[in-house]
Amino acid sequence: MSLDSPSIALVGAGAMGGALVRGWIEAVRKGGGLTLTVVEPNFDPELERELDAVGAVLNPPDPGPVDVVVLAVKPQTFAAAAEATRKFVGPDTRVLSIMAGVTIDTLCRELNATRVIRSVPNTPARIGRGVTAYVASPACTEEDRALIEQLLEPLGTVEPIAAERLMDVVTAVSGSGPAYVFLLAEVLAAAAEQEGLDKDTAMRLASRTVAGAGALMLETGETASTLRKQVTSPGGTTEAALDVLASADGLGPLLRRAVSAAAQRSRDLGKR
Ligand SMILES: NC(=O)C1=CN([C@@H]2O[C@H](COP(=O)(O)OP(=O)(O)OC[C@H]3O[C@@H](n4cnc5c(N)ncnc54)[C@H](OP(=O)(O)O)[C@@H]3O)[C@@H](O)[C@H]2O)C=CC1
Ligand SMILES: O=C(O)[C@@H]1CCC=N1
Repeated sequence: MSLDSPSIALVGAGAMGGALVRGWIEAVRKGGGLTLTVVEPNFDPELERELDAVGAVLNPPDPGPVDVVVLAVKPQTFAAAAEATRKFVGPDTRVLSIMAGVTIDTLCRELNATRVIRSVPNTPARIGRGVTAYVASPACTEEDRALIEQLLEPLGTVEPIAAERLMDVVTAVSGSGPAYVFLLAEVLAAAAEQEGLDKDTAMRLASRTVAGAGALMLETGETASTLRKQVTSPGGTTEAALDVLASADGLGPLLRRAVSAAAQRSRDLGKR
């Protein structure tokens, strides 16, 4: 998808803000344009070069109110960043936040905005394989939603969420989720080492297994449950392992506690 030449002010261009810019660059390559103001102490010079190469306008003088303000600083930094952000917000500006926990009410109040979208991307966005969930304030129009989806689609799939109260669990599942999967690869490798494999082979086998299983799920469209059953021969090795993982104190209760802790943290971040 191309970009309909929006003017954007991006506040914070670290890991996720940088992924957004990379996605917009790819979109502009397909057509349209982009006028981008970046507020970020260490903006990646490679991104500057790529923006220039696709003909995007970077940091125009006196950008004034823009079509979309994107907030991609840490939630703890938002109070400090809000001050410098207000000058980009006018009556027609949409505010798109990717900050964990920060509520639509807070964004409206701090930025004097009404058309606000709160979203949760995840790091596979870096390769266009992420999932971004979002919820829009009541003042947002269908056109606002379409514009925001256009800005999020280069990151991967986009999921509208029915109610803002669900954004904390969304953050705990898809926002933080990649870290749980990477931890799975790490602990699987550590277990393999304990059973006698050398460190490098253990890590290669574990990470290729996690990556291959994820790709299989994505590319076949089959459910996790179906794919799991295909691995599990009756009376075989997988069943022996799954008996441990699915036990009363196994992976299920552990992940429930983990997701609950992350969702609570998201709610707490929203109270700052
Ligand atoms: N990483 C993830 O997996 C996900 C992150 N998020 C949310 O995305 C947001 C960004 O996270 P992430 O990209 O990982 O964080 P990063 O720390 O990588 O990026 C934040 C960037 O903002 C810069 N910054 C700090 N203060 C200001 C300021 N006052 N004005 C402008 N820029 C500033 C930081 O610079 P410096 O480093 O020099 O301080 C940094 O480059 C967070 O709110 C997080 O909750 C949401 C979903 C997933
Ligand atoms: O850990 C965090 O707070 C952010 C939000 C989701 C993923 N990373």
